[in-house]
Amino acid sequence: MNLNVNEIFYSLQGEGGRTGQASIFIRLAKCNLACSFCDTDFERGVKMSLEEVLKEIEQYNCKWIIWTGGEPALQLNDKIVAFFKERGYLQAIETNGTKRIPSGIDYITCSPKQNFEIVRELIPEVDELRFPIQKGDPLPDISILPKTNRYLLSPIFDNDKVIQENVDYCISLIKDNPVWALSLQTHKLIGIR
Ligand SMILES: C[S@@+](CC[C@H](N)C(=O)[O-])C[C@H]1O[C@@H](n2cnc3c(N)ncnc32)[C@H](O)[C@@H]1O
Ligand SMILES: Nc1nc2[nH]cc(C(=O)O)c2c(=O)[nH]1
Ligand code: SF4
Ligand SMILES: [Mg+2]
Repeated sequence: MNLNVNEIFYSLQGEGGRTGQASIFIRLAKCNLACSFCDTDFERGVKMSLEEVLKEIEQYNCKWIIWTGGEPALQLNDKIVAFFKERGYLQAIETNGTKRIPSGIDYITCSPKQNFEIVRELIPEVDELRFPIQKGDPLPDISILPKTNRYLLSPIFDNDKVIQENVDYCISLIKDNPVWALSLQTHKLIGIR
């Protein structure tokens, strides 16, 4: 079994409920969406076997993987997740919610971009919902979203800096709708990957 891998790096989770936790990022190539604000170059990839990925990540003193991309759910399946689980890894995923999530994932971040009703059919429950928001965007309707205990708004940032009007807008939405909380791309604030 092969994966089309864009990059592998070791950093701290910068966003959401696991912010600050050391994690091995495995960024899979390609996406089925083309969000205008996307901060990631995910097109290029190299084919790697699961054993090659394992060898690369074993150098890090960490048992948490974050599958991201691009859209990782385009490539992941139950067998791939089981392969890393059997070797002691805990696995998180960052997904746009348009594809089914394989079983065995330990922490699901779903960040829907469109077709919210379809997302709930595919993925009924997640650990967090995290919406990228820019000034003027409507607040998502939670009644049509997957169930979660963590509703997060993430102000859209530039590649390496804060867009203050997006932050201010998210804060005002949250003050009016306190089921939501703020998630920041903290890695950009502190200049790490
Ligand atoms: C690059 S995406 C990859 C995973 C998956 N395709 C997704 O969209 O969830 C990872 C996260 O980064 C967020 N993101 C991408 N560009 C952003 C930006 N400019 N500002 C804030 N969040 C952004 C996405 O919304 C998503 O939550
Ligand atoms: N530090 C850090 N945290 C992240 N959380 C999600 C990321 C992503 O690009 O999916 C990301 C990233 O690129 N860097
Ligand atoms: S779904 Fe994720 S990776 Fe794909 S373009 Fe949108 S933010 Fe970028
Ligand atoms: Mg990123």
